[in-house]
Amino acid sequence: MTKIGIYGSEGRMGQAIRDAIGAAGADYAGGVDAGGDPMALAREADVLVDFSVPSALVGNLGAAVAAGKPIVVGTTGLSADDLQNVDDAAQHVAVLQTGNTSLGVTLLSALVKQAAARLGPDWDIEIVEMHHRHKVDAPSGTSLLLGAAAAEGRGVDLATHSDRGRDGLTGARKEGQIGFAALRGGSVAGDHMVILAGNGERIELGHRAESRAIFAQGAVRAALWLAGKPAGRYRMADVLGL
Ligand SMILES: NC(=O)C1=CN([C@@H]2O[C@H](COP(=O)(O)OP(=O)(O)OC[C@H]3O[C@@H](n4cnc5c(N)ncnc54)[C@H](OP(=O)(O)O)[C@@H]3O)[C@@H](O)[C@H]2O)C=CC1
Ligand SMILES: O=C(O)C1=N[C@H](C(=O)O)C[C@H](O)C1
Repeated sequence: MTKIGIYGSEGRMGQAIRDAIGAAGADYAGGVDAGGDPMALAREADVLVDFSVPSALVGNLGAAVAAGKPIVVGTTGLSADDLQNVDDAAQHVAVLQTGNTSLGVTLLSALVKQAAARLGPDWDIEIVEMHHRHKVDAPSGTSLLLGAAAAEGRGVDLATHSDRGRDGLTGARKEGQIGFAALRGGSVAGDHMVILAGNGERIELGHRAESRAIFAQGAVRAALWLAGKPAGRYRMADVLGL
């Protein structure tokens, strides 16, 4: 049986992933949290999943590479340097990095890309999310993933076409920008809405996670799929055949 190791094992996602490992009939290789040894876990596991904090990423990727083990990176709030480190690690081992491991969001991102490609630039794109009160990063990894899908559909670079955190006398909406808004409160597992606003009509493409179980099941499915794959950067769409 495939042994899955978890970085961030005592966190909300870590606990949900442990449940999902059991339900999938896989083995739990152990976990690491703050102050733990990422290398010892990498040696023990067949495949690793990281749902921890951005500051742990370099060490976790380094351990995966040194031990030659595939890794699923689900941690969000990653910087451009972090993403470069993910690319570098993927030269040596199989790596799947995503802001959302659910089936629904993976399909939603394909729909958003298609809608953005088909509608003209006079359709404004806004992404609204709501998460529980404990979430520490904004926009969510999912919002950024959906924004990247919209930007790809439009053939533009998200980094130069984003409007994040409007406040005060902002002026009129900048043409062609993809807007982001983040709400925080209560126990919401994760709601996302992509609004395409035209003149006189609106399209709303959304997803609501009813619990963390969908992310955990997706993470385990991705880990089992990734085990034994050659070095490279993989996507949830590859896992799910979408
Ligand atoms: N891609 C996806 O589908 C999803 C991604 N996420 C993302 O997963 C991440 C975790 O979310 P969540 O479980 O809610 O957060 P939590 O804060 O509940 O858990 C984070 C865990 O990481 C641990 N941790 C801290 N430092 C390290 C370290 N150096 N090495 C290993 N572990 C460490 C923490 O341990 P300690 O408490 O000891 O500090 C804690 O157990 C977030 O970035 C979140 O956005 C969440 C849901 C779905
Ligand atoms: O922190 C969370 O809880 C979640 N994080 C991911 C994100 O940033 O998009 C995925 C999901 O929405 C829950």
